[in-house]
Amino acid sequence: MSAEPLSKTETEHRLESLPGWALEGDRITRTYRLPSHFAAAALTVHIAQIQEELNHHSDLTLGYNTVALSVHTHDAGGKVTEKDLELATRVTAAAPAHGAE
Ligand SMILES: C[C@H](O)[C@H](O)[C@H]1CNC2=NC(N)=NC(=O)C2=N1
Repeated sequence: MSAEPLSKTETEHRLESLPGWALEGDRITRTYRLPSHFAAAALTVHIAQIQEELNHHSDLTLGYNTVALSVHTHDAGGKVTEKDLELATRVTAAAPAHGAE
């Protein structure tokens, strides 16, 4: 998968298909709200599994009942690449089963 930086325009266009995700500076971000702290912790572990599978890792923050992700590609100078969008796509698919909004 390409680790070439994507333009701001292209990134914003691709995020239209990823509800709740946003471009903040050179990172894509998303905060999920969960029905409980334990559900948030479980989603965090699931995301960690996905990140290990992809070998692509976000800054992942567990709150009381929230999980926040912030990610860009270090190997591309801290810019957004297809790898970040792939991670966002996988997490977007996994989150609803945890009761995430
Ligand atoms: C050596 C290892 O494959 C690399 O450091 C991987 C690990 N996880 C990563 N995560 C992110 N967000 N960007 C990277 O460039 C990256 N590279």
